[in-house]
Amino acid sequence: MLSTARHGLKRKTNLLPRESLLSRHESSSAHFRVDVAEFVAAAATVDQIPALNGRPEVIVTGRANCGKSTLFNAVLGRKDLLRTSKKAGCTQTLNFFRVGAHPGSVVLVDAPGYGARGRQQWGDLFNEYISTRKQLKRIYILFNGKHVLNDTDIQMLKHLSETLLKDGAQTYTLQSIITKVDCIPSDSLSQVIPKIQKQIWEAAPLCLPPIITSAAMRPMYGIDAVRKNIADVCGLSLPR
Ligand SMILES: Nc1nc2c(ncn2[C@@H]2O[C@H](COP(=O)(O)OP(=O)(O)OP(=O)(O)O)[C@@H](O)[C@H]2O)c(=O)[nH]1
Ligand SMILES: [Mg+2]
Repeated sequence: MLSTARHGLKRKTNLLPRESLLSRHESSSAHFRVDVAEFVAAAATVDQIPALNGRPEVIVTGRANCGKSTLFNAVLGRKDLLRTSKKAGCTQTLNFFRVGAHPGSVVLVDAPGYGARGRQQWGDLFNEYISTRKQLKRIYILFNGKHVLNDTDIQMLKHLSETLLKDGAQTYTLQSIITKVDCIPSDSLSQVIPKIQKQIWEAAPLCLPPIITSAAMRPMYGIDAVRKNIADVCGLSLPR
């Protein structure tokens, strides 16, 4: 897996001139075609982060087990392109998935979770990635709808807000997502959702208001909205 990350780095030096010369207009008229998606690289350390030709990227974060990898599988209409597990701590590296035919239109980046099952080096890697990645368009911060936000969530929101505002030169925005809404009893939805929204707003006023999702409901709930959100922030349209 890690050698694939090195190949990703190599690819930059082999960049075709046309790819490097794609104008903003050309890329903004492209489609977000989720039917073609593949794993490209995993990075356990900063030097393993692949260059990937500067295609727009989005990354997920959230407490371990909140449904990050499942959400990206759902966005891509796949069951197991990304590894998921009932046990927290499943994703342990930054995993890069190219979407669209080569060279791809967007890269989805799955990330390890934070909190009790997180590790310091995962946090360091994530922080380094978000503070240096020029093509990063949006960070999706996920909250499991079964629980209100805890101190770690609040700290993370504050930390991301500060990073966002640090020097006014960030390329990305911050979007919240509430997952697993199928697990909230229907008679308490009207209290739970506004409570989480309020917590997000208080900790990070610039965080975009939550998209509400369930990957377990049939049909899935809110996944189209996430797909459209990714397409919009990456300047792509969805194929009809
Ligand atoms: N009921 C329900 N379960 C979900 C939903 N989304 C994910 N899950 C389940 O939650 C568990 C964790 O999902 P993952 O996608 O592996 O979570 P993660 O955030 O990537 O976890 P880590 O990689 O360990 O940080 C799995 O058993 C999923 O099937 C959802 O919307 N509803
Ligand atoms: Mg995961």
